[in-house]
Amino acid sequence: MRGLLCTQNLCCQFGGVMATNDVCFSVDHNGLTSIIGPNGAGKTTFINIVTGKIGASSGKVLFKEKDITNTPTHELVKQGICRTFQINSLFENLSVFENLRIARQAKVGGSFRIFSLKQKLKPVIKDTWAMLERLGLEKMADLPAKNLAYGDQRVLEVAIAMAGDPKILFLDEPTAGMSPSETHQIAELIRDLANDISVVLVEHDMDMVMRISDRITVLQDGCIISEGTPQEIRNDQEVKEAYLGKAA
Ligand SMILES: Nc1ncnc2c1ncn2[C@@H]1O[C@H](COP(=O)(O)OP(=O)(O)OP(=O)(O)O)[C@@H](O)[C@H]1O
Repeated sequence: MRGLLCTQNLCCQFGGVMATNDVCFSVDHNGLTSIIGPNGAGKTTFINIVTGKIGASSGKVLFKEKDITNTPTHELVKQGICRTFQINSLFENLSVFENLRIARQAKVGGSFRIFSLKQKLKPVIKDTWAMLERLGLEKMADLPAKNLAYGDQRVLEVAIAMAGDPKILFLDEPTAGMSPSETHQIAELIRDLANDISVVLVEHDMDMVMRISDRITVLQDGCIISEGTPQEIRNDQEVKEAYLGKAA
């Protein structure tokens, strides 16, 4: 299989549960691929394996045709594979700017030091402002992260993941707990990012998935049961049954 990133017969077993079962998946260099499926389908487990959080039981993950199976997360981030989590993971008492600046510095300067030579920080500061502007957070730059509205905190998390210059970005339920207007805002942002890089989205909000995805992969009981465009997935009988039961 080709593309930017792909998996070959990927499996992950927890005791008697095959959380990921023979999954062959691939994504291109840009565009938005959503992974959907009922609760417990194996979406988060799949992302956890591909981003190095947990090990695969068998099978392979290839990135730019190189085997990266079971590579630690920090190594994957260096190669351009980044992710966000279902729960907030910000430095709450630091400003929006500092949260993002530290993430950018880690990428550019290779260290998390808060105090550094001013000269060395110049390009980092420039990049930080550019990212804040792209994500619409510039007016909140001086606020402590904990004072942001929940939706803006999730946007900041996306910004932090973007600070690593990812080639591929995995987003795990970015709209969880958001209001409809916050959901709309982050959907636009995700769509915009997917014009430049490959974005893989795990999401329960079907309206959003159908509206912004280029491709959709459907998991059930750890297996891929369908793949296609939003239109194809909407009309797929097996997908309807997975969500609504055989009566559908
Ligand atoms: N660490 C673990 N130990 C044991 N079983 C696990 C573990 N993590 C996940 N599972 C099981 O693996 C299966 C897939 O779980 P996973 O969280 O990947 O599904 P999901 O599609 O992300 O679900 P949701 O939409 O509810 O977040 C489930 O049966 C779950 O109970």
